[in-house]
Amino acid sequence: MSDSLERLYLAVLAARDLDPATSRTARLFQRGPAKMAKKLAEEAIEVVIDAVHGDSEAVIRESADLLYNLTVLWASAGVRPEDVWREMARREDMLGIAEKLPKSPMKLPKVTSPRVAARRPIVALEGRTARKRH
Ligand SMILES: N=c1c2ncn([C@@H]3O[C@H](COP(=O)(O)OP(=O)(O)OP(=O)(O)O)[C@@H](O)[C@H]3O)c2ncn1[C@@H]1O[C@H](COP(=O)(O)O)[C@@H](O)[C@H]1O
Repeated sequence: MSDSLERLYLAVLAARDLDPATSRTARLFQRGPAKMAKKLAEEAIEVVIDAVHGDSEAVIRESADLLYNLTVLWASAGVRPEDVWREMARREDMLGIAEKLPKSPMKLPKVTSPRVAARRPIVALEGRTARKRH
């Protein structure tokens, strides 16, 4: 999925300077971040409504629109997809250092990848979860 989003992001950057009369993306850039944010919020609501109605096909379509509008907003805000992937990887690596103890006992992730296998076991210490010290 990240490849698709990265290709879309590059396409959005390329469309930024096209004619707003023929390019939706160029039109969104012309109208600015507030319009981009409004479209993104609209798409998010459309996904929510379709999901509540159990219309998975519509959720798929609206999710594609949502991701498109998100990449436009990223481009406008100077955010690159790799910036977001890096933050997601940081959070994944920090899984054992819970900012807030989970409400239910934390289920340890199945060891599936070298990254997870490299993680130190997670143990609860006096009400906080921290990585086991070797
Ligand atoms: N990936 C997309 C993409 N996904 C969704 N959309 C459009 O975003 C809109 C979202 O749906 P909405 O119902 O909110 O929009 P609408 O109600 O039809 O029209 P508005 O109310 O927004 O005016 C739809 O019109 C979609 O066609 C997209 N428009 C463009 N792209 C890509 O963006 C790049 C630049 O394309 P242009 O913007 O056409 O130059 C190309 O790679 C395109 O493939």
